[in-house]
Amino acid sequence: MSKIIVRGGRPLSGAVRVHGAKNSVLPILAAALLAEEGACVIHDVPALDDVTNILQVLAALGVHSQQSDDCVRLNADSLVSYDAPYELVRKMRASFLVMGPLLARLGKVRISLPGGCAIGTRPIDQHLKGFEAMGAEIGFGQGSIEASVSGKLRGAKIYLDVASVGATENIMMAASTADGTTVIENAAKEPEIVDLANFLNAMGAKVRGAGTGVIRIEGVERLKGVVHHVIPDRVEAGTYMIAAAITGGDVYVEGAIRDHLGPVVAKLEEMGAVVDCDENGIRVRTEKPLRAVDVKTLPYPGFPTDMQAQMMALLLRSEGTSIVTETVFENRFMHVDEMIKMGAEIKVDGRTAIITGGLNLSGAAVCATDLRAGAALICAGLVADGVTEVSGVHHIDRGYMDIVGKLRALGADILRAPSPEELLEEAEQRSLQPAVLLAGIAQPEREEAAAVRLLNVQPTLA
Ligand SMILES: CC(=O)N[C@H]1[C@@H](OP(=O)(O)OP(=O)(O)OC[C@H]2O[C@@H](n3ccc(=O)[nH]c3=O)[C@H](O)[C@@H]2O)O[C@H](CO)[C@@H](O)[C@@H]1O
Ligand SMILES: C=C(OP(=O)(O)O)C(=O)O
Repeated sequence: MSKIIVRGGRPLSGAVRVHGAKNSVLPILAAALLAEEGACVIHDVPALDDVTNILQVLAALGVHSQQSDDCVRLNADSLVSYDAPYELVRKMRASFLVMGPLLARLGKVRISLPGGCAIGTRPIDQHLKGFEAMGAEIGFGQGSIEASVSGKLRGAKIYLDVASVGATENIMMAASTADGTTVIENAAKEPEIVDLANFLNAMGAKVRGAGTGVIRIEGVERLKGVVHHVIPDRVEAGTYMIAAAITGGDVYVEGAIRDHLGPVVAKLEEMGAVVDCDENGIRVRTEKPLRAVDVKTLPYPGFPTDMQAQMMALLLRSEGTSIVTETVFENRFMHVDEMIKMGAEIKVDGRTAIITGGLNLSGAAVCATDLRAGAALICAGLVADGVTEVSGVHHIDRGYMDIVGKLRALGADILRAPSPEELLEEAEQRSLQPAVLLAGIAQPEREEAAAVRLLNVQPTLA
């Protein structure tokens, strides 16, 4: 597996552009299944492993897609299957978002149960409760769910026990073409829900109240393909804001939307960072050491759980003791043990972590246990003494497009060392001996050296 190698100590400066939001584009691509006529053209689609994965799920269902740069064109005129293949769905929880559209479109769906993952058990009971209220019959067998409805789904009043992002999205999509009106109470309010509602409405749906706790969806006969631009990724933006603050740098995050990042901006300001927002982005810089603050994750508009690990990295370097409370997922402190390997002092008690700030971190070999843990370890590595090697990079590839290139452009000493397998594959494609490839490709000296160290091979000059 490849690794990200970072040598700490350089303040970041310059501008970085954020890509389209992973958590918007995934439900939006799933919603394209609802277009009975005309193509959906989605712009600002980031090149992420999760996107590739959901496109493969859609392809298995009969959706034709064409990708060029950050634009995807999808045609869902004639679906060929109601069966979302296990080997694709198991790779990514968000592929469960095809359930609502398939039920609405075909009246039938088979999909494997998305398992838990590193951050928690992540049940789907609220999704299923919604579909059942709308008339679906749901059965389980051999790790799969089969659901069907005779005739069309029917509008219903659905109260969510937890304001689940995925359940809100899945039900919204299912309800778009149901008979009658669906009301979702205690709906999630995330900006990505609003983006999905805007997409559905452009397709012809009648979704009102997205962004509030009550969403009303009046079912329409059919939806058509449209052009849509995905909103910028607030978690990617927040990650670069933290990277700027942790290195004592000065970074302009282009595309960051202040309204989507309220709690992150507020916490950075409370810590003493200078945050300037304008209509095109957010600039973060520090003029003095940062203060410790307490952070509690909550559904939107509270502090996002997807920023908790990165914020913890920043708190490690801030003066004083901080308390971080994770209320959204029951097991989202997997990064703590890795941070301790870097010299951090963190005590975890249930859903609370107590962080002793202001200590020096030292580079270490650490593992990204999940996507945001990976981003947090890179942030910590940017200020650690010496070299930090982050493995588990496939998690990071799910949600950050070219994080190494972007941080490097801001002045970080960071590189991605290919895995032996990647190197062999590349060598094979280019008919080269791996060692020759290592020596010959136009990479900065240190990248080559790191790869050599990682692979434990000595290049021979071509
Ligand atoms: C692709 C995507 O958009 N992922 C985001 C989405 O995940 P996802 O949509 O999976 O997260 P949810 O909002 O559904 O989960 C929030 C909480 O509700 C619980 N729950 C959820 C559904 C359910 O049926 N029953 C239930 O108990 C979960 O276990 C969790 O504790 O929102 C999370 C919370 O902001 C983010 O961390 C993820 O990045
Ligand atoms: C938890 C996350 O994503 P997902 O729901 O796709 O696992 C995340 O983006 O941090």
